[in-house]
Amino acid sequence: MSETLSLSSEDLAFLGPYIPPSGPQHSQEPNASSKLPFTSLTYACSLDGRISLAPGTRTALSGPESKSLTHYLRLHHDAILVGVGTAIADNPSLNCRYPGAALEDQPRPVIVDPRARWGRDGEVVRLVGEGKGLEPWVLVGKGVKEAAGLGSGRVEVLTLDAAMAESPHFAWRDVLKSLAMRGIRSVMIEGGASVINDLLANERDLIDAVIVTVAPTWLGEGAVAASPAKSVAAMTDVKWRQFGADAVVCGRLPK
Ligand SMILES: NC(=O)c1ccc[n+]([C@@H]2O[C@H](COP(=O)([O-])OP(=O)(O)OC[C@H]3O[C@@H](n4cnc5c(N)ncnc54)[C@H](O)[C@@H]3O)[C@@H](O)[C@H]2O)c1
Ligand SMILES: Nc1nc(=O)c(N)c(NC[C@H](O)[C@H](O)[C@H](O)COP(=O)(O)O)[nH]1
Repeated sequence: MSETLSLSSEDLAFLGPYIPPSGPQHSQEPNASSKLPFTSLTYACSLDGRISLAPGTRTALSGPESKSLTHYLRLHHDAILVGVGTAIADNPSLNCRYPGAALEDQPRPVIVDPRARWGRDGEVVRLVGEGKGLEPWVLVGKGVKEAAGLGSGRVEVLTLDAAMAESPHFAWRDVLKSLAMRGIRSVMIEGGASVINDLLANERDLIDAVIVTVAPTWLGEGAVAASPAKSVAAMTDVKWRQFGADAVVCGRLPK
């Protein structure tokens, strides 16, 4: 299942303080805990803070070394979470391809999709069939009738109450609580822009670690930005390290 390089012992020492406390965790028992999972926010951006060239497109920013970092982090989390915008734009695999990762090491893919927009024939589902990843959980708003077709086969639909403003919105605490109740003790939130920006602007308290890859390029004005609607106090506990051509910054958000 490996497609990535192994990280050096220095890389692992650098990352150590920011990964979930008890390392790989795979006992995904229902009702396991009411405690919120250890939550990491991680993404890659350009020097102008952009995460993809245009809305709805997939843009590779991480080089091979920082891609390995992402897969190492996936190995150390119980779940990976993305918004449906990312699931549709990127058609991601959402599995762990770090050297030595087996099926029992795979994180649970979680797609936040209040209106059940995501199709079920994507890459993440193909990999389930090939034994290279776990069935994704799709978080859908309660009573959304489009969800009916999603549950069959290799996808599990979880329903959650959504606040209805312009668009349905889950409280992030409820999202994390529902994952904890299903035995998830650590979750790596990978994006996309609306997820990152919402969490940074409004839900800093829920984030335990931030790991951002900065690629030495500029995507320009039309690109999608990781930029919260309001300013966020500087991170604490900050460390930087170079992974190939990319810089990786790790830190915590002041509570
Ligand atoms: N460089 C990176 O690290 C990286 C990572 C992930 C995604 N991306 C890019 O980001 C772009 C996608 O970003 P985006 O903002 O369009 O989509 P997104 O992935 O943030 O998904 C947005 C959708 O998710 C749902 N959602 C998000 N938060 C919710 C909440 N609290 N409650 C209910 N529903 C919620 C809503 O349906 C919303 O429309 C793509 O171009 C993708 O390639 C880049
Ligand atoms: N670390 C990182 N570097 C990037 O250059 C990039 N584009 C993403 N994007 C994150 C997003 O979640 C993507 O959808 C998955 O990185 C794709 O995941 P797969 O490799 O298909 O499993 N993440």
